[in-house]
Amino acid sequence: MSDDLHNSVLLSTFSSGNKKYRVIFHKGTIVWGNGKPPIDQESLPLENVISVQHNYTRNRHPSDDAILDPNHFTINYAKKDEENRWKPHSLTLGHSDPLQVSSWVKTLQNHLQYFKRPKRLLLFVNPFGGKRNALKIYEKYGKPLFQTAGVDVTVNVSQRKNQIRDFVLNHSLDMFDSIACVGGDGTVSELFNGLVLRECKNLGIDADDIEQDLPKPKIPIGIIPGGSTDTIVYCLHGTIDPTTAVLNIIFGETLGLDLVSVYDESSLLRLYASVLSYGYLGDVAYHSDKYRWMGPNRYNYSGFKKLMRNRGYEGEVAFFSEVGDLKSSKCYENCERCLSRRNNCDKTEKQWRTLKGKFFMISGANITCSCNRSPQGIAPYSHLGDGNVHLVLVRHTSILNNLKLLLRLSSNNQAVDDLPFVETYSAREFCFRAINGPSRWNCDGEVQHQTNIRAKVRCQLLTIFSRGTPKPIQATRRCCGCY
Ligand SMILES: Nc1ncnc2c1ncn2[C@@H]1O[C@H](COP(=O)(O)OP(=O)(O)OP(=O)(O)O)[C@@H](O)[C@H]1O
Repeated sequence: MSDDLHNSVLLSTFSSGNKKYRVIFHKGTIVWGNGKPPIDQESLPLENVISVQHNYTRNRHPSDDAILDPNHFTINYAKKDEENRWKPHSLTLGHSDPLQVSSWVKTLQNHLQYFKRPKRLLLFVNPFGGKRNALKIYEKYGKPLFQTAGVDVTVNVSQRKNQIRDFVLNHSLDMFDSIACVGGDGTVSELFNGLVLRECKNLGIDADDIEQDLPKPKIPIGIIPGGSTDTIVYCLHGTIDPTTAVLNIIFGETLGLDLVSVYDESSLLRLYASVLSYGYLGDVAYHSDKYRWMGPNRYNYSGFKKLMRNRGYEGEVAFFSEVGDLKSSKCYENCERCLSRRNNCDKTEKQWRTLKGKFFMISGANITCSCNRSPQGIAPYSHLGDGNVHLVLVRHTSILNNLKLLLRLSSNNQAVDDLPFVETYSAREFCFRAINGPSRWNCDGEVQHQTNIRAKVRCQLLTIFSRGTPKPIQATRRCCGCY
């Protein structure tokens, strides 16, 4: 908090509807209440304020210019509800003295300017993903809030696959201070793949060389969920509520998200942010794409078919593993592990290991991969920005065990990693070679046909709008009501 913000003090009594409030602004927090017992007080940190605006009197005629109301102003702000979703609210305050009103508006607006928030946003919309309603999601949840926040939004609706990637790769982005998209994981993937390749092109870096450090895109990105699973958004905000996602962009707070670059023998195939998965999930991604008309249900249909088939995939996995406790902490808001890696990703001791066998599934999870269908995700202890993936190896076993795995994946409180046929390792780099019966890879939900790959984590390569995943709400009452 700046000294200015810390030392600034305002104190006035305002009317709001038929109530009177004593309102104080001190140490970056606005507090208002009736001042009489029973004291009913609300406290609002300035970082949760969307905007502060003068009110305008209602026009008598549509052609009249709006007239500023000198006696009223509105604070637009956001509050977290019981399920960790952010909701917009507003408080209109009135005073008979216009000087009081203008002094509050000016002071609060000045302080808001200290926050680094997006002002000129380029927003891509994928009208094809999820329930094909991404444009409606923007119109309903994004547009009004961005207007309230004073963010100037340029909307670009994608016309074909990879258009978003090609656009950011080839157009000037100088007019914008931030980029966002409305879509699922495939849309986000197009966006960050384009941005990283763009930096490589600008700096003359050979992206196909695995030994090269990849450059960090300078522009921060935001994600508004509009896909089928929206895993990346879920892991960032703990919800796929679009309003929460829009507010996370407006607040402008960012964190560093690891990306993983995937190579075949000669070139970079793509970068991913959520999971690269071989075997069962690779086959499901390939098969389900033919049933896109079913919407998100295509995953249930294809998943069930592939589960019953119970194929095993033979291969060899080698990984550069971090020595340490895999389950030491979960990644929540202000995660110390991720913050400590901001400037140094290569802190810990590592060693190469190789494993061979017949697997049902091999996954390199860059984030927990939790979503509405799988609240814990495949890797509950994975971090957004610690420079590691969690390599989850599921050995080939019976259909019954596969069902147990899927039940664990959809469970609220049980994870997959203590099943006897599941092994989890932390890896900075990994490679895979199929021994026979090759499958495909599922890379952030997109099918990748090359089987033999090498993948390397790029620590906090992406700057992303998010305050981090909030901690799950603890139950305050036991089931029998005895609390
Ligand atoms: N205009 C378009 N027409 C066809 N495909 C598009 C278009 N714009 C983007 N795409 C592609 O659509 C595919 C699906 O998009 P996306 O991944 O966002 O939705 P989804 O698969 O339903 O969601 P999720 O990945 O979260 O499950 C992606 O491969 C993306 O590259």
